[in-house]
Parts: sequence; C-alpha cells; structure tokens
Amino acid sequence: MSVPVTVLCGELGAGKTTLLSGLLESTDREIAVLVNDVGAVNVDADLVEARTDLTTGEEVLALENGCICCSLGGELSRSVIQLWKEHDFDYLVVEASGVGEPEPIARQFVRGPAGGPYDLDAVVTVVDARRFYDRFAAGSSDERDDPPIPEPQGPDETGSRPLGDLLLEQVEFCDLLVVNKCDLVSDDEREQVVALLETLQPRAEVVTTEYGALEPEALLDSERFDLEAAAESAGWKRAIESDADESGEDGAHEHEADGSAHSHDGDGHGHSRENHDPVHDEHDHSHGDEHDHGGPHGHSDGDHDHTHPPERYGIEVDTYHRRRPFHPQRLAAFLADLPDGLVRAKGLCWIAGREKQAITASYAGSETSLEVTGRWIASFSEERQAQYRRGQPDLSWDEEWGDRETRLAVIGRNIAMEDLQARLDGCLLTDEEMEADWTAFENPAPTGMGETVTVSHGGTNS
Ligand SMILES: Nc1nc2c(ncn2[C@@H]2O[C@H](COP(=O)(O)OP(=O)(O)OP(=O)(O)O)[C@@H](O)[C@H]2O)c(=O)[nH]1
Repeated sequence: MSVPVTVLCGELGAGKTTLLSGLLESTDREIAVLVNDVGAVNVDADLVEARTDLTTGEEVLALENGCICCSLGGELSRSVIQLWKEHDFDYLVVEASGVGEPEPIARQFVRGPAGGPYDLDAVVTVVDARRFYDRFAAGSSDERDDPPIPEPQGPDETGSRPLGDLLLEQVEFCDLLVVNKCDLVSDDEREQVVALLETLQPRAEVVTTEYGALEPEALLDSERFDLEAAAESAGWKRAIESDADESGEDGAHEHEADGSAHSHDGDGHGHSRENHDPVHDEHDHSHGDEHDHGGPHGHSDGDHDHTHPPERYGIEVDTYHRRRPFHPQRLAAFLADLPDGLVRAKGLCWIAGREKQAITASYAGSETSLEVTGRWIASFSEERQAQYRRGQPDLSWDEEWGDRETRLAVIGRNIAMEDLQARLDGCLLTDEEMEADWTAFENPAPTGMGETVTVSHGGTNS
C-alpha cells in the first residue's frame, strides 16, 4: 500500500513548523517529516527533530542546500524513496521551503518515481493572516510613495520571479488553505482575507487558525489532491477560461517554444509540463454571475466581459481581452503606476515589437513580471501554423494577426474596473502607431524564452 503524503507550503514564518509540531503531538500516526529549507542552517529541521524526539520519535530528514522544487527535484524523489526503504512509517509530511513552488513538488509524487511508494493526499498552504492582509487587502495610496519613473529591471539573470508571485502561486495551487495567526487580525480583517483567498483560489477549502491548531484529520488522509483540478484552480485562470468559453474560444491555448513542444497556458511557469488541453479539462466555472458591460472601448476590437465573484468586500474579478498590441513604453509606465486595490493580474500580453514572443504578465502585490513563456503560433511558417492549428481547433484566430492577443485576468478590491480597462486601452497602439515601425519603439520587454523583466509598482520592491 502506498504511503499518503501531505505537502505543507507557505511563506517564511507563516507558521508551518508550528502547525507541524502541533500535528505530531496530537496524533498517534507514525509520521515521517521531510523538511526542506533554503540555506545551510536548517533551523526548522532541528526544531522539529527536537520536538519529535521528545514525543513520538518520528523520523526527520532534512534536505539542505536549496529548494526542493528546482535544484533538488531529483534529490527529493531519491530522498523520499530512500526514506521509504529504510524506515517504517505510515504517513509522510513534506514541509516545503517558504519560497518553493508547490506544483513541481506535487508532480513528483504523482508522475515521478516517488509516485510508486507514495500517494499525494493534499497540498496545504499556510497563510500569515496579518501579512496577507497588509500586503493584499489593506493597500491604500496613503501608504505608497509617489509613482516612480518607470524603470523596468532585468532581464533577471536568475530567471526568478518576484516573491509575491511565488506566494500567490502557493495559494493558487493547493487543496487546503490554513489562514494562521488569526490572533493578529480583527474579525473583519480575517473575513476579508478569507474572501480574497476564496477568490484567488475558489477550489480550496479555507480554515482559520491560531498557532496552527487543527485537528489531525484536517491535514491527514483528506484525499483532496487532484493534479489536473489543482493545476486549473487559480481564480485568474478560471476567469480567463470562462471569458474565452463565452466567446467559444480557447482561452489558455498552447504556444510553442522554439523547436521543442512546450505546453503553455499563460501561467508564466518556467517548468515544463504535460501537453494537455487545459480548456477542456475538468473544472467548473461557477464563480458568480456574469454580465456584459457593453461593447468595445476605444480602438480595441476585443471583448469586454466582466466576470464577478460574489461581491464581498468589494472584491471583483474581471478579464481584459484585446487583439491589438501594447505600446511597450506606455505599458511599462502603466505597470509602474497600478491602481491601489489591485491584488492579482495574470495572463498573456501581446507587446508591439515582440511579434514572436508570447509574454506572460503576472502581478502579485507589488511588482509585475513579464516573462516570455512561449511563441505565438502565427510567427511560425505557414506549414507549422497549420499543423498547430489542427491540434487546437478552438484556438481563436485573427485573419491578420493569428493568435496574437492580450488576455488578462484581474482581481481587485474596490477598484474601478472600467477605469482600469480604459487605462489599459490607452496603452494599446493607436491607429497611427499600428502603421509605424514597431521595432523603433524603445522596448524593455523580454526577448528570450524564460527571460523575465520586472516592473515595480510604486517604486517598491518586495
Ligand atoms: N501570534 C502568532 N504567532 C504565531 C502563530 N503561529 C506561529 N507563530 C509564530 O510565528 C513564528 C514563525 O512560525 P513558524 O512555525 O516557525 O513558521 P514557518 O512557516 O515554519 O517558518 P519558516 O520555517 O521560516 O518558513 C514563530 O515565532 C511562531 O511561534 C500564530 O497563530 N499567532
């Protein structure tokens, strides 16, 4: 019988170790714990080890020197298989690094060699209620400096994305969200955090805790995990799918990375993944009533549908779809001066002067990353275009521009979506600029596959 696994994620200091220690003290199960921390000194491992030695004596294995998800991908599999061969236990908890991406870790237990002895039960993300509220819910212009002169940074040689992005990725890819440190927020603030999390991640169950106090059943043997559902569950992704479905299009279609096939679904993720058709995977679109706010704006010829979740605390989900490229500098200036209350924005951008590159824009709290995550199919030879299009019959295709388009999801709190749309429209090329030489624009956007450029909002860096 395979051993069930719970993967525990959450930002540094959110309370993962506290929760884990409480779990180990409150259950008779034979739990092995694998702790991964970035950095040489593995304080958490020592802590858990000391605790567990005193209580039940569970095994603790510490993975050091880096992050499970990227550099130690193979090592994680090897470690857990070695653990399974050499020790006797009936449950495994992996405490992931505070800056790790959960999806690659989860995939190792589903498709990797660790999928044999193990069975992934759930991915649990611990959120620090106080910090989450301050970062994503409280934002007001009073707390921010004057808009800076836009100054994109990058390309980022490390290929790394902003921290806020990773934090929200942990929220967006999980089965259970534990809102911890609720003693540090008011009831109203706690409710706002819960409402925001439910919008960012409509599929996960959300529970609130102080010092990670939860019944063991909430964390063990929940059988919540479903890889495909988890991969498609982010609120921004659902909004894009729903918007595309309404117009009978393929919203998260695949682009091709030069040469090799690369499944790309607009999530800005640098890891390779299975080639599947994300649009038709199982997921529901029931995140509220939907209505149309009217026709196209300005010079755009795109849709203008708004998708609303239940409007609690002014939280709104919207989509922006245009088939006209952004002016690179106007877009950068806009990204450096985003409206207060914007929580999350993500999706594909078409930027003039980057006719090959499908660029994923991702905003999470304070900065926007622009990353080349694929190649527009329209930039290939006729023959290859035909080949790719046969494989994606729902792909929305413009006679002149092919699959080039901008399709963004926006999640905000108390923001004027119409104004935001109008400002985005102001970043699109004018009719005159459409006729100009686009390569003449000064252009900070990235060019190479996987290359990332970051634009800070309000001059702050997280
Ligand atoms: N006030 C308050 N403090 C908490 C709570 N939960 C944990 N803490 C404290 O927050 C600090 C960080 O908790 P940890 O459990 O070490 O957090 P972690 O997520 O394991 O941190 P890393 O291992 O650094 O990623 C510790 O000092 C805990 O005692 C809580 O609900 N309320």
